[in-house]
Amino acid sequence: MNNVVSDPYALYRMQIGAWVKERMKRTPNVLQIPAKGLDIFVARDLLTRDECEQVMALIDKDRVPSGLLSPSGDPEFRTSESCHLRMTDRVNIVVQDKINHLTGIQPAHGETIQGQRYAPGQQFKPHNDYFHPNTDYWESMQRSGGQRTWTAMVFLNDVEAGGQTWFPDANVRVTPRQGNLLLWNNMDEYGQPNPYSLHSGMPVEAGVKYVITKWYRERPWTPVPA
Ligand SMILES: O=C(O)CCC(=O)C(=O)O
Ligand SMILES: [Fe+2]
Repeated sequence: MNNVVSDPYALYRMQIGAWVKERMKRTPNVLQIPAKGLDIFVARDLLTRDECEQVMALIDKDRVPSGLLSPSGDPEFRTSESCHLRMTDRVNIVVQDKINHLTGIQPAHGETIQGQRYAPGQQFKPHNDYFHPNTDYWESMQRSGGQRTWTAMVFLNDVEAGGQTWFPDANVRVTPRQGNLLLWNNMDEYGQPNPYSLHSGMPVEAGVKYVITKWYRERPWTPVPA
C-alpha cells in the first residue's frame, strides 16, 4: 500500500526526481542519455585527471572485497573491491562537494562517497540500487535515511576493454571515461522503485576500472551500525 499514510516520503521522491532532472537539463556540459523508462545523464569532465589519480591511489590503499546487502547464492555476483573514502583526505571533500554542487540535492541526504575497483574479470551483475521491502536489511535502511533516490557515479579512468555500465532494460551502455559523472534516478516519476534502473558493471576485459559511487537517500543519511 503506497499512500501518504504508509509512505510519507513518496512525495519527496517524486519531487527530487523531477527537480534534479530539470536542473541537469539546464546545466552546461551535461547530456541526457536517450533511455527507455529511465532518467540518466552524463556530466563530462566533472573531475580533473589529478583528482582522479589521487582518489585512485586512496582506493588502492583501503580496498577490501565488496559487500552485498542481501547474500547472493552466486559467488560471481559482485567480485570487485570497495572502500569508504575518508573525509580526512582533502581530495575526497573536494570531489564530494563537486558532486553535491552538480546534483543540487541536499548534501545531508548523501551517503559518503565510496570507491570501487575492478580487476580483469571482475564485475557487478545486474542489480538495483534501491532497497527492496521485505528484506532483512529494510528496517536498518529505514533508520539510516530510507530509500535511495539518485545514484551518482564517477569514472576515474579509461578502461582498456570492458567495464561498461550497462542498463539492459533501459538500453543504455556507458563506456568509462576519466572524470565523467553518470547520474540516474532509481525512482520513477511517481517516486516508486523504477525497474528500468536495473544495471550492471560489466566484466573488465583488460586494464583496471576505478569508480566512485554516491547514493542519495529520501531523508538525511544517518549511518547506523549494522
Ligand atoms: O561499476 C559500475 O559500472 C556499476 C557500479 C554499481 O552499480 C554500484 O556500485 O552500485
Ligand atoms: Fe549499482
